[in-house]
Amino acid sequence: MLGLVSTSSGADVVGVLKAALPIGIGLASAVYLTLKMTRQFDHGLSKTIPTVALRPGDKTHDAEFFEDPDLFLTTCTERYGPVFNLYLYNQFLTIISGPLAREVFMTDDLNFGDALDDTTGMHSFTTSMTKSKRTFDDPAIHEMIRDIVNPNLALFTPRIVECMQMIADKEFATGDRKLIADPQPIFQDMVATAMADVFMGRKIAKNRKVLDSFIQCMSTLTNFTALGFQKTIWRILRARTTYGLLSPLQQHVQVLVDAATPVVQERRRQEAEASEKGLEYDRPLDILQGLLDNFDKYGLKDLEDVCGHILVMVLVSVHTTSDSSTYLSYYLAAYPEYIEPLFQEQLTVLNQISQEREEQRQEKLKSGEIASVKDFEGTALDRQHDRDLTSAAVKRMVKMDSFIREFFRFRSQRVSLAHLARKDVLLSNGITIRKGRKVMINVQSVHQSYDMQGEDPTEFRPWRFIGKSKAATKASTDFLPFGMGKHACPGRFLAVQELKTVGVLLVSRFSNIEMQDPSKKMKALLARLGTPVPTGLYFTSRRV
Ligand code: HEM
Repeated sequence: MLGLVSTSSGADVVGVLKAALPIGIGLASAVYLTLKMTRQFDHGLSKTIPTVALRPGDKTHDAEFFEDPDLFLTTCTERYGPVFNLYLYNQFLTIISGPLAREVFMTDDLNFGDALDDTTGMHSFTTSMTKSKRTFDDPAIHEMIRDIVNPNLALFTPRIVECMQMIADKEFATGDRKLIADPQPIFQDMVATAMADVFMGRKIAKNRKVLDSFIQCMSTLTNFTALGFQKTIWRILRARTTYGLLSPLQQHVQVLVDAATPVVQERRRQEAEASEKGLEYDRPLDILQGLLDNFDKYGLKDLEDVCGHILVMVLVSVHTTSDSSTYLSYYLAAYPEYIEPLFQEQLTVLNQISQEREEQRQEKLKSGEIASVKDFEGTALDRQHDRDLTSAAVKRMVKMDSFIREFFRFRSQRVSLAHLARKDVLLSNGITIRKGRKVMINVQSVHQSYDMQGEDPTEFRPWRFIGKSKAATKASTDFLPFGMGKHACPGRFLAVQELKTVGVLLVSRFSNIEMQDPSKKMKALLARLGTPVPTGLYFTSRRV
């Protein structure tokens, strides 16, 4: 690595790049890299942060890291302590490990969105969708999810279940053992359909153009993020030009506006009519309505801006949740011995709930509050709904919750959750992270720590969290898939609810799921959306 570093410094990187363009892309990149690295050495690194020595012959740490990430990170931490520098993913990074990682999330001066933008140009992507030019991590978007989505989750759940069930019935329709070479599109469809319903309401969600727009936007985002953490100047320039200047996502915003306009007009008409009659308007339950009702509070400009915000939320939710849903099915395939216990738990919970509801009905009949069994029809205690997959039922499925938390813990990328320093930040161990420096979390040191995770931290043990008050949604120092602190993912409650629904549907529908090519097991377990699915899955129906 040091061999690449020239002694000159302070030159204007962009200027040099422009001059180098005619010479050729390869040379320009080399010049850029050299200058960038030099600048980092001169200005970015605190003297007290050790830089990990390169393996002889290597120019960056990538090869050594990717050969065996766990071994590499453990060795670095043992040799250099919890904070060290690496040259990884085409950039200098400060890696922060163990309990110290918490401090990264607890200050606003280290920012997740800025780091993502620095690597990918993400802000151009999301700001191109809203008139208010908001980034996905704008406080207003966080508040919309916190205040409109999360409190209504229990009410959204039956709709999520219904949408997902509908797609599963269609796509998984099989009487025997069926190979699905690439299950990703099915899970994307399941998640996109459920999200469309929650965000835009049933009527608009049924509009095929809207759903297609969601799916197309998501695949654009998948391509956009396909390079992962790899930083290249071209990637950022392309993002800034494509999304900053050309705004190709605007056509999808327009699809939403066209679909929403008549629905919003009709809602307004009904509201006015109810008001004239002195009646309370029965507000539709969806995010569209929530945003219309709080238009000024969130500083929204018009219906186009509302739809733009919805598209931003849909994008961050559908991409992440369908990725996790897809790989949840791979975990069930990799550990099929857990399918039956998860199914049995589901049956036990639904049996218990049915019994409790029956007891409540009997009490009401006994007390005379309800005259006959028939009178329960259409009420909350209607027998027809005894075995519904409600949010209360899913909450009782502690094995499913633990399985999902363990899946997140096990699957997490070993180095992740980049944050960019907006100011100098002093960590409690006396190390200063200089303004402009990018830090990443050594997630392995947290998710595979014996002290934080208990026994066999490198093993997949799905019942690890049962009885430990560690729900899959609980973002904390020992569980980082959703970040933590003030900026912890506000959509994690919705995401986990959907994931549990996917898990419940899979284990109730299939007695077995197997990998088509078992030799690809580990690759499949650590794969990410945007990378090709390494092997298909066999689904064996319970009806056989
Ligand atoms: C499996 C699914 C998901 C994963 C793994 C995930 C992960 C994350 C992570 C790691 C962060 C950064 C947290 C930090 O800075 O500390 C984040 C932020 C965010 N997520 Fe998620 N997320 C998921 C689903 C969702 C969903 C469903 C929504 C919307 C309904 C959403 C909306 C957001 C927003 C708005 C932020 C920015 C929060 C802020 O900066 O204040 N996410 N997410």
